[in-house]
Amino acid sequence: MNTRGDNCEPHRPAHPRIFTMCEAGKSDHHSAERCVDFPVSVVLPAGGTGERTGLQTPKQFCTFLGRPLISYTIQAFESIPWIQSIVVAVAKENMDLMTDIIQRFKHRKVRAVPGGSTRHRSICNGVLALGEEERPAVGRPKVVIIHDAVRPFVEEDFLYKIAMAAKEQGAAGAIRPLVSTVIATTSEGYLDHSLERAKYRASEMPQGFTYDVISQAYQRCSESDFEFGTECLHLALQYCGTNAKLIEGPPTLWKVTYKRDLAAAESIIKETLSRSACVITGGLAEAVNLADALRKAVGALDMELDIVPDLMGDNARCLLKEWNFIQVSVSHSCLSEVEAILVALEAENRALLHPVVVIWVHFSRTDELPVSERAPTAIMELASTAKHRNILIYGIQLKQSEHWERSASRVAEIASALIRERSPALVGQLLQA
Ligand SMILES: Nc1ccn([C@@H]2O[C@H](COP(=O)(O)OP(=O)(O)OP(=O)(O)O)[C@@H](O)[C@H]2O)c(=O)n1
Ligand SMILES: O=P(O)(O)OC[C@@H](O)[C@@H](O)[C@@H](O)CO
Repeated sequence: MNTRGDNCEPHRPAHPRIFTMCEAGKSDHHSAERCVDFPVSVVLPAGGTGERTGLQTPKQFCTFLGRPLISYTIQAFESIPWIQSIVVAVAKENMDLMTDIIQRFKHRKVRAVPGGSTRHRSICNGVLALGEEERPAVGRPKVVIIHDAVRPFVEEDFLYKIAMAAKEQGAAGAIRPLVSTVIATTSEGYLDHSLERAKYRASEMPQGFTYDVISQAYQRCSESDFEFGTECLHLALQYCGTNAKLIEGPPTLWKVTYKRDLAAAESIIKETLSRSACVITGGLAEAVNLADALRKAVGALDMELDIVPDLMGDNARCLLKEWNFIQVSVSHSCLSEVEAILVALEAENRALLHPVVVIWVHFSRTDELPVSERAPTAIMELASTAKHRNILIYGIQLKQSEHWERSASRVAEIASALIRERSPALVGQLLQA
């Protein structure tokens, strides 16, 4: 029996309660196409310092669009109905920060526990916390998914495969093809031999284990495992005789490790938020024509437009699925329609997890004056207050001309750039198409 490091206390008896989600009155634990009839919990090791990024802030707490990386990972798991609970293991000095993040972004099903001086010790603390679960609604899991907190792009389909394989085999893990060949070096720094790359795979996350296997593996493993090990699948094999099922995962499973990975992660998040937009026309003919022309133009920019006259009735669905809104106002320069969008977005608390973009396109007929002199000030004032609520307002002014398609194309280019970048620097600006 080893002496576990860093708060990894001896194993305690689990809750006797048996819990099968599908028998629990067909609750929301059924995803549309699958049923998981056993409790699944998650351990997110997040106790590292991220030295390889070269940054002072541990990478799991680096922010993207105003939100820490770990919040994106938590959200990916908490949005899955068949996951009953999430434990995040963080360094003691980050416990308050983690608690604030959970509260600020209204994360559910998740609690923070102290991590350890190594990844295995952090994971072990998380697994033990699952065994000591006191919340009445949460029983001891049948399956524990372990996933690095710095791998935010995890998909339900693959997690389902890992969870089901772990339940059947006792352990399962994600693998990916090797990009580089693995070589062994001599103590003098020369090539000793190289491995035949086709025979090897990179071990990634998520991994899944039955609670019994992973808790037993940590009870039996050595201090050297705790101190130097990096592979939970190895512990399951060595200490429980459980040979993990290996499942090739999607390329999105990569781990944020270096500074460049932070830039890559932010780019992926922005791209995900920029795939579509809702255009509100008010039903006016010129606005509808502009919207139709915009749809063609943004289509070429790989963005879809949903065109609606307003956000009432069935159209209110846009408030729950869109991150980008384009309000087309013809002639009048007042921002009342934009203000109405803000009220609707706030009623849905839509900007809690991601900044929402609202673009006011002011379209003036040829025989009219451009927007009133007050408009630039008005949009800046409105944008300044909205920004504090994570809503980014931008303006585009368009004067009707005979080159209709060209004007629409120009608006599309500007709107697409504003949506993709979500730049705080341009908030409140009235740009000229
Ligand atoms: N004592 C530790 C060390 C690492 N981790 C977590 O394990 C995951 C994968 O580890 P890694 O990418 O190595 O993170 P760091 O150890 O923080 O990175 P570095 O090695 O560059 O310091 C990360 O979510 C990290 O926070 C942990 O929970 N406890
Ligand atoms: O080794 P690091 O601490 O950088 O990251 C942990 C990885 O080793 C781990 O996530 C996978 O290899 C699967 O075990």
